[in-house]
Amino acid sequence: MLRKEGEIRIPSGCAIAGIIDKTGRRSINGRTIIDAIAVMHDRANGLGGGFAGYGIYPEYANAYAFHVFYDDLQARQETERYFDRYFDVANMSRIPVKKHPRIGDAPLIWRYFVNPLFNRIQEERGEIDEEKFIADTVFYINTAIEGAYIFSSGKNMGIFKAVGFPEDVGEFYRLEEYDGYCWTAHGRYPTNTPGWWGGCHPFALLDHSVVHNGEISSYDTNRRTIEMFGYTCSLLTDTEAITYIIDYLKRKAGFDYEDIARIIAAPFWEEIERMPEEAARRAKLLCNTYASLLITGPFSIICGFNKGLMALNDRLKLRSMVAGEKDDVVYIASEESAIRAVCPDIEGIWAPPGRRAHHRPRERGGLTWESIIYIRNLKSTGMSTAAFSAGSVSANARRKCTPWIRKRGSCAPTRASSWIVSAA
Ligand SMILES: NC(=O)CC[C@H](N)C(=O)O
Repeated sequence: MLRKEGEIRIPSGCAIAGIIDKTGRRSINGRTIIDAIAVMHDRANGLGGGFAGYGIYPEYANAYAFHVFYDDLQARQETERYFDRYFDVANMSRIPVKKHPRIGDAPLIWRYFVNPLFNRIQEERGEIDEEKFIADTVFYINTAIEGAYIFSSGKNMGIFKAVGFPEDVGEFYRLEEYDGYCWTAHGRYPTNTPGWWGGCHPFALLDHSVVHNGEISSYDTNRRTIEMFGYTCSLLTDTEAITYIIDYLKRKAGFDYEDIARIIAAPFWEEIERMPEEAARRAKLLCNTYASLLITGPFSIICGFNKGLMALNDRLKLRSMVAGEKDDVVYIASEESAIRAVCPDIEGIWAPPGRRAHHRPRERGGLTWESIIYIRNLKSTGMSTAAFSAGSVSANARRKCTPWIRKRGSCAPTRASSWIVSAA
């Protein structure tokens, strides 16, 4: 019997994975992360797969790498006129892909390594903050140029995503040709939003990237708040808002990742009451000041950034996430099987209990980073499946995205448990 939309439930839909070599050596080939995410095939439904690779562009390490989807040549020409005006384009090309039987309807996919023309930007735009100008460029292109989307904008990192199962997406983008020190991956089972190329994970701005399993029941509040700070959500997936919240809290508000975790997965009030006075005062301040950036609903996310990863769970650990470590490499995934697939002799897999922050100190001299694992359990406000209603998306975003949106069924209210890891 044909089961209709709403009668089919994928209990834990979406898979996330992350691998980081804490020494910064580019020791992880793209094939490894494909092999890890492929094990969790059944958590996705073919409506999205994607990867973020860090350290993959050493030859252009100081340039911003823009990855762009275009609907047509006109969108490309208009975007390139903008790039030519404000950037020295050190290199531009189509992103190498290979024909894949299960990846279709591809937009034009281009990559640009660019250096901002500081004097012109200052004279014409009055802007002296380079990162702000890059972020403004992303929002300008994504909202003002019909059919153009910058989906990756960091230095020495890149996002690769498409509609399809993640292992097919990885092969489509020939990820075995890239080596990095860190990778994240996502297999998507969309909740209430369309499965289209721009809406696949990871979502990224500058060097931050986010993969997410879950559903944000506070999406509208979070989106409205972040849009007040100059961000425009145009990609039709709740996860986009998480990415901008993290960028805002880090780049503009100046918080470290530990405080960012405290804001988006804040401790319970009962927990705060039991804290020492100074810690409680600070926790209350963060909760009250940034109440509208608290993310409610079940989630596990992995946030990549230059030189690190942060992994974070909702406060009730409603989505699965485990981690393991072997030598200098940290592995994180929705399921242990994904870690064992690429590191069979992993030492100690752990699924930390909720409401505790786990710190992994610097291990030995010479290491530049610290690996930190946080667990935050989020008080769920209910498993609303309608948290992200069609009406919550701006008319402009809807108009721009319509041609790409796959009309196939795309909703998967999910239940599970999970958490986050970060190395800073
Ligand atoms: N099933 C999920 O975890 C979905 C994640 C996210 N809400 C999306 O729609 O892509």
